[in-house]
Amino acid sequence: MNKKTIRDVDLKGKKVFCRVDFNVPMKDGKVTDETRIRAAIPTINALVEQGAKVILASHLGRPKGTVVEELRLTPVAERLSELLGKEVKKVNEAFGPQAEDAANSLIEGEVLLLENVRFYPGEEKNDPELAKAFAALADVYVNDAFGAAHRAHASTEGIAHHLPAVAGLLMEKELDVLGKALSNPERPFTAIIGGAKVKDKIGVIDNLLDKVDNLIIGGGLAYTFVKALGHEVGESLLEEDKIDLAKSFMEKAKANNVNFYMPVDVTVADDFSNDANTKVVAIDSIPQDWEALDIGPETIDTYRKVISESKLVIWNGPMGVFELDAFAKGTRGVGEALAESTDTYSVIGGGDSAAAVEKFGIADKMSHISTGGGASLEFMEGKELPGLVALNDK
Ligand SMILES: Nc1ncnc2c1ncn2[C@@H]1O[C@H](COP(=O)(O)OP(=O)(O)O)[C@@H](O)[C@H]1O
Ligand SMILES: O=C(OP(=O)(O)O)[C@H](O)COP(=O)(O)O
Repeated sequence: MNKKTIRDVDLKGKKVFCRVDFNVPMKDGKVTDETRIRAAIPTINALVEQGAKVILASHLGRPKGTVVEELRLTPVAERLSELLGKEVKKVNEAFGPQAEDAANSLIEGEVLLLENVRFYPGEEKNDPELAKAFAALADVYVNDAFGAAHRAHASTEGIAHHLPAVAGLLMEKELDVLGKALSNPERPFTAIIGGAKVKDKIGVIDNLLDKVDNLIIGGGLAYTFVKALGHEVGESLLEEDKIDLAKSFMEKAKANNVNFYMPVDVTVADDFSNDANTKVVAIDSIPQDWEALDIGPETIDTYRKVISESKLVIWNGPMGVFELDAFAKGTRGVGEALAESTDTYSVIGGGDSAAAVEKFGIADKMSHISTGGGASLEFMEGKELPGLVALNDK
């Protein structure tokens, strides 16, 4: 990496605005997967050891520029404090008088967590005034939020223009591992794309079709493709305006000799809950008023076989609503196939995919669990990550 890191600057006694990605799954005010918090700890510890005054900032969810009580970072501060074994102070704003007081009263080695930066409309707009306000809190900017590096926001990009700006250790490690896996990929090279962020992810498929041997589609993303094939999808997740794009990808796959795998059967439910009535149906028989929430057993078998024969697999996005046990089989099946294929280098991307392998107890069997879903995909596509580009060159 040609960017400066925290090893290249003297941080003793400096106030450091460190952008992390603490966008973690939460339920009833508790963090349900702490992968991203743990991943930031080496950088936080390194800053503490260097005698920096550590000011952490993150987004959580998509509050769209207003305060959403359930998306405050207070539970994250509590969990981080337990993991670090030291106090983590917390303020209820991300800039302004309260945040300044808290930042100015830090002593060397102390850690402060600011409030959710997405409570402010200027964050996602990359408003220069907000970027300046963040910068006013600190002497140095560190970006360790690999998972948000594909976003050009005030706390990931704008701020870097106002302070000395360097990468954290997680950012460095992610780029190193992903870069090595992709520079000369071992083949067969398989990409598995699922999850629910259809709009975000469908575009990357285009580029992946130039690189991979096999492309496997699952999760909520699949039903736009199912519709593109002319089948009804009932109440399943669907992006109407991406149907033509999905069609063009299937044609491109053919032209590029990429094996394109879609579900042949699915588990459908009459309600989005564990207690719903469910049944397995063929992909061309999703009943009206039912929604497909997982891939079916025949599909799982095929996907497992493709995985076991691959040398490099990148996996982004669960195959179904794995948070509900009734719809976790597909995601578990894919995860287990990767865990069993010891010859396969597996790169897992995305908060929810990471949470899934953690939930199934197979996280330690994966070659690399990336903290970024969209970010790792964009990096692997060869796109520039704004949060990285803005940092100081070596
Ligand atoms: N068939 C489906 N219908 C609705 N939601 C789904 C479906 N399959 C997966 N999901 C949801 O997708 C979410 C994860 O999507 P996404 O954020 O794109 O993945 P990641 O965080 O791994 O990048 C999970 O919460 C999961 O419940
Ligand atoms: O969870 C994230 O992305 P991911 O789901 O693609 O891994 C990052 O925290 C970025 O969040 P965003 O997609 O709301 O900008």
